Amino acid sequence: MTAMIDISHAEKTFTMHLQGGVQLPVVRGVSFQVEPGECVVLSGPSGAGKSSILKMIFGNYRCDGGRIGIRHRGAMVDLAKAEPRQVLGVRRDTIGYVSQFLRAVPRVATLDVVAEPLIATGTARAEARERAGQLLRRLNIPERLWALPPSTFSGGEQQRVNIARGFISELPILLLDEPTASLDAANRAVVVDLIDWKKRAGVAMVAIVHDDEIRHLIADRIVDVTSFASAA
Ligand SMILES: Nc1ncnc2c1ncn2[C@@H]1O[C@H](COP(=O)(O)OP(=O)(O)OP(=O)(O)O)[C@@H](O)[C@H]1O
Repeated sequence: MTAMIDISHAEKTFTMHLQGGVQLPVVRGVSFQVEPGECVVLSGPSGAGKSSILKMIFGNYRCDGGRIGIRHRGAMVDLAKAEPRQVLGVRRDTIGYVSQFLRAVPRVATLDVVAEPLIATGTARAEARERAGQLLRRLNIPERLWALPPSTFSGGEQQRVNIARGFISELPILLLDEPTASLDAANRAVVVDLIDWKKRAGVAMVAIVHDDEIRHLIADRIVDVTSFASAA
């Protein structure tokens, strides 16, 4: 079996401690696989559990049952049972998460914000900055902004910096949470190209995209989360 992600019968229930321990079942029976070079898009109405599933795959939300198999350094690791230290190792070497919002350190130049994940994994600073510049140019961030921290950028500019930071890594799995949400048509097309480039590099991706057109452009397969809804 070659799957990079192999989820079977995963489930999640939130316990609302401030509401007297009320149980809020969100998803159950979540089962799907993602092969290298494949982009699976999660679909379903608001509240169906798409973000929760993405967070379970990233190890942010702990599952209450089932298995989240992740191919990590050549072996399958079950993130549903992994120790926190193992989860951190999987994030460092295997899974990248591109969220909608940039959480940048204040006063760090945009070019360094984007180059940082490569430097952290051993790429020389000059080469990492060169590649960061290539991505920023591709995403239409003007060069005059590269030396500035992205905290004052517009929402769409910050999202593009975040995309550059997520896509610069060479991790074999990428989770994309609304990567085109605040982008104009030209930049949405760039993101579609970047996803295509990652597919050709063999990266396995799971994405949430509300835009129907983008969804059909990037999805190799659509997984309807409604069928996993606990209330179903
Ligand atoms: N940390 C949490 N604590 C309590 N409930 C939560 C938590 N995270 C999510 N939920 C609940 O789980 C359900 C699914 O939420 P989730 O964000 O996964 O849905 P979604 O399909 O991604 O929705 P949207 O498309 O609106 O982002 C919602 O009812 C939400 O309130």
